[in-house]
Amino acid sequence: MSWSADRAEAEARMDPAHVAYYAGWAGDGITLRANEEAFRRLRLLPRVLRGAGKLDTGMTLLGCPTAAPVLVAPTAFHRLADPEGERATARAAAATGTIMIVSMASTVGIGDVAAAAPGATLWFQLYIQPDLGFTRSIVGRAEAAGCRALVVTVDAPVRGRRDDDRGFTDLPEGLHCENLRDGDGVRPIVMSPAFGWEHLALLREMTTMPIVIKGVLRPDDARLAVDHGADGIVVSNHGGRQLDTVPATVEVLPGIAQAVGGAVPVLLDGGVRRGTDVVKALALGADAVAVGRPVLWGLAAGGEPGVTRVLSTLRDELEYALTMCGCAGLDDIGPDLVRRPC
Ligand SMILES: Cc1cc2nc3c(=O)[nH]c(=O)nc-3n(C[C@H](O)[C@H](O)[C@H](O)COP(=O)(O)O)c2cc1C
Ligand SMILES: CCCCCCC(=O)C(=O)O
Repeated sequence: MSWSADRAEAEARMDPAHVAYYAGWAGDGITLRANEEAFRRLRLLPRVLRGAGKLDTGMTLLGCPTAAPVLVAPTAFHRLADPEGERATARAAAATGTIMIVSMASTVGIGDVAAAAPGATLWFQLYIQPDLGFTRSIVGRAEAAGCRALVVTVDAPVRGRRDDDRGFTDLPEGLHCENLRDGDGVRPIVMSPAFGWEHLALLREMTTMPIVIKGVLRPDDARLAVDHGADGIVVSNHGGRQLDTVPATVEVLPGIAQAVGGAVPVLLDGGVRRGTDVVKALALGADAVAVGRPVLWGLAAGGEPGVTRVLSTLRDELEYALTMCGCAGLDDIGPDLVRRPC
């Protein structure tokens, strides 16, 4: 089943407002479409007769082994798709040896996600909250749950304007952002434009987890992130959900990878749908990629087995594409494998 068949199945099963939220985009959806289109425009140039044997797609990222350079991107509210929500996604991630970045806006608390999937490698995504004491307590819960990295999303100084998300405002009865629990209540997530690079030092002091900055689109910002002590970068435009008309992530990737110069791992998300997209991103400088919507559609269409299928298929497709390109492993991927459009 392809991700588009999963989406069709999700549309048949889910509340239309929730489908629209998952699918949603900022503005006119120019960036949303650009992410996928930019991958489609790139062409692979396979090498032949390379004498390659069985290949291994495994690697280590920030000390975490992963079966393939494909992570689960942080996405909110998995219980809109399946009653088990993030528990199901985490079990599928564990079964496929995939790192899952759990959203701060998960509908299962990070401790319960970890308990439900003991073998999973979890990273935790954070929106810094203006109440820094509360931020510290959220980070503390992630650390206590055994999360291995903190992914700080920086492309949301305010929530994206999503004209088309058809009225989705509140979670249905019984669903909450469980990581925002505070005493008897649940606090709202606050987006704020007030944060600066200096907040990285404050986070560093809150945790021993490596800190990854998600939402970088410019080489100079990537360099600033490294200079301020980031341990990794995610080149991301939030799947076209924040500022419309920003470029496709794979277009800005080479410049960012060059600016970072191997100092820290560079990840990319946005529009990754096939194993060939993974090869293209790695050829243009990414160490790994993350996938957002396909995981949500797989979860809605088939629960935990649906997510397992999405993640295994991506890995199979990656192996296939690498073999077809004459690569013996990930280290064989270089810029020569991709022809960019004129
Ligand atoms: C429904 C949905 C919810 C998301 N929630 C979050 C979130 O809570 N935190 C975050 O940093 N990014 C969030 N994102 C953005 C993803 O992490 C990722 O950047 C994006 O989905 C990648 O694009 P793709 O969907 O084309 O793979 C969300 C994306 C979607 C589609
Ligand atoms: C008001 C809560 C929003 C949670 C963040 C989810 C998100 O990042 C998204 O793109 O949607």
